Amino acid sequence: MISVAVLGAAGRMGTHVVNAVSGAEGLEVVAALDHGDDIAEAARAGATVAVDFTVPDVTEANVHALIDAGIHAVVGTTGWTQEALLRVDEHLRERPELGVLIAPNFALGAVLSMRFAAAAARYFESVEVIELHHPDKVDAPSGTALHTARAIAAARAEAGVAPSPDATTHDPDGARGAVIDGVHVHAVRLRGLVAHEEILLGNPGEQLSIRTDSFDRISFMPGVLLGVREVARHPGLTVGLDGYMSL
Ligand SMILES: NC(=O)C1=CN([C@@H]2O[C@H](COP(=O)(O)OP(=O)(O)OC[C@H]3O[C@@H](n4cnc5c(N)ncnc54)[C@H](OP(=O)(O)O)[C@@H]3O)[C@@H](O)[C@H]2O)C=CC1
Ligand SMILES: O=C(O)C1=N[C@H](C(=O)O)C[C@H](O)C1
Repeated sequence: MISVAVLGAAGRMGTHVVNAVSGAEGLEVVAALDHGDDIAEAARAGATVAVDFTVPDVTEANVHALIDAGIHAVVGTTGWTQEALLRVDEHLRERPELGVLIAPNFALGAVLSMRFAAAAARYFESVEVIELHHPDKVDAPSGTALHTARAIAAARAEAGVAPSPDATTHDPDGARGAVIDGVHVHAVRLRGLVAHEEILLGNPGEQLSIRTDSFDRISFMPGVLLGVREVARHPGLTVGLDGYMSL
């Protein structure tokens, strides 16, 4: 039996995680913690794995506290910079038996979309990313869009592809969106949406669109459960659920 603590347990994702872990064979929730609770309660309750779906401002501190407590961490919260990831990687060297999974998106469709986009990126002149989310989301662009854009940029750099053509010289209102490693990223916030992303790739006379839609947060649960089951078998830091999948 894997004993699991859920951080952010009262949130939109946390409530789904508590239900999914409670209903999963071989897993049990031993601590459901939210804003104001003492994270030390996770260790006191005997958790060996913690799942973090909190807020970008606190997730890094939570992960360091979990490492200090000897608890494996499965993290879905966004807001991770390269510097913050390096700090976790460094901290984990003191506890080489521990695993930390930080996954910008646990939905299978999103994980595959990011892989497909990185594979396609070198074959197209132009590429842009549009992410679309519910309006209660606090961060933009989404963690998924950041990860997607970085992977696209890395693939294009490796293949020596020129920047996407763009004649824009006048954009006083930022209509061309954020630019992440040279890739334009556009964020839509709309009531009724959950989590969606479209990657547009263009060549003369053709376009490839890669789209993923999470219509319900239940879509993230198989990935979260996979992370909980696998994290102890993957010591060190893994960024992206694809690191636990044979793709
Ligand atoms: N990787 C993935 O697949 C997915 C990632 N996400 C990401 O997960 C995160 C959470 O999303 P969502 O559930 O929608 O957000 P919510 O705001 O609904 O939930 C966050 C919860 O964390 C609580 N919280 C705040 N600070 C702490 C703390 N220090 N310790 C414990 N709990 C705390 C909040 O309490 P309070 O409101 O009182 O502050 C709230 O209950 C976001 O970063 C989002 O982008 C979301 C969906 C999928
Ligand atoms: O806040 C959300 O809802 C989501 N956040 C993650 C992100 O920022 O990419 C994952 C998913 O898109 C849902």
